[in-house]
Amino acid sequence: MSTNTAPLLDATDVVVEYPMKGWRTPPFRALKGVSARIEAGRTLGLVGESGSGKTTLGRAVLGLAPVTGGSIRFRGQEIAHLPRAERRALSSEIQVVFQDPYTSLNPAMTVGDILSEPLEVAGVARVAARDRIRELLDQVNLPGDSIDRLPREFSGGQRQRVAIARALALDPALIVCDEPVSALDLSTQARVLDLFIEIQERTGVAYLFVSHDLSVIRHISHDVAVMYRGEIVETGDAERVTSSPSHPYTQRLMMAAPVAHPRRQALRRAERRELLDAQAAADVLEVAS
Ligand SMILES: Nc1ncnc2c1ncn2[C@@H]1O[C@H](COP(=O)(O)OP(=O)(O)OP(=O)(O)O)[C@@H](O)[C@H]1O
Repeated sequence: MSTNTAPLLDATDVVVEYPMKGWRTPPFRALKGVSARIEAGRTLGLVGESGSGKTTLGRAVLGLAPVTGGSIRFRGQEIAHLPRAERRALSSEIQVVFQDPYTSLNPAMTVGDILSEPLEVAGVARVAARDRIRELLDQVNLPGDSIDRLPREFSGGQRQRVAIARALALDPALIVCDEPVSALDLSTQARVLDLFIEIQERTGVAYLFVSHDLSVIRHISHDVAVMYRGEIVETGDAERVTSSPSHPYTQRLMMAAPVAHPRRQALRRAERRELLDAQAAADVLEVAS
């Protein structure tokens, strides 16, 4: 294949086996040969019931799961078994946003410190880091004075904005988003999803977006992969998979959770900007109250 057409991320026949306690117990095969691709600037939504292996695939991409077979290529380079130093170097390219904004931020650090950490590690000079932090806060629609505040002073949605800003700090090409809105209430979910889309349109970042919720997946994704018991049973264009699924498991998932909003491509950038500004104003009021 020509390198021009190589996807950003290309996972082929990935197998993950978790070792089990007891020397006679065989390892548990959480991924049974999973293949998935993500192009630059696109979102692949991974959906499936609890235990189907979604988080495990995200962790495999992050180098955090025991990959025992297959390959994971990032920009054409094999990354499934990178030595620690090389994996660390890759962290400016591949970032993560976790599910729980209450535990993923250090409660003792100010937002400024949380955001400066990755910049410091990457050797960004202090003054440049300060400017970058202001830019990041602006990108996620948090007020500039958030810098001196602690996570406990923010709502769940605002904390997730801080986590997103931290993931964006080094301008990554790919963010693994592991159920990043499932701890949030419905209206906050929609705002944070729109923020993810807005950021993608502005920066060209790609997402591997994990969720058990088909309506969330439909809202955010260009492409969808449906996981069931460690395998991908259906994959394709998000609109197609979520409106006329061909696999019986996807059909069952859909019946369990009828989906609403397709990805809001129709919303013009200016309209979304206006919406986000209004939402940010509402968030500022929420902080103040
Ligand atoms: N560290 C581990 N050791 C052993 N088994 C594990 C480990 N992590 C995950 N598993 C198992 O692997 C399977 C897939 O788990 P995974 O967390 O990837 O599923 P998931 O689809 O993300 O589900 P959820 O939405 O509940 O997190 C599950 O059966 C789980 O129990």
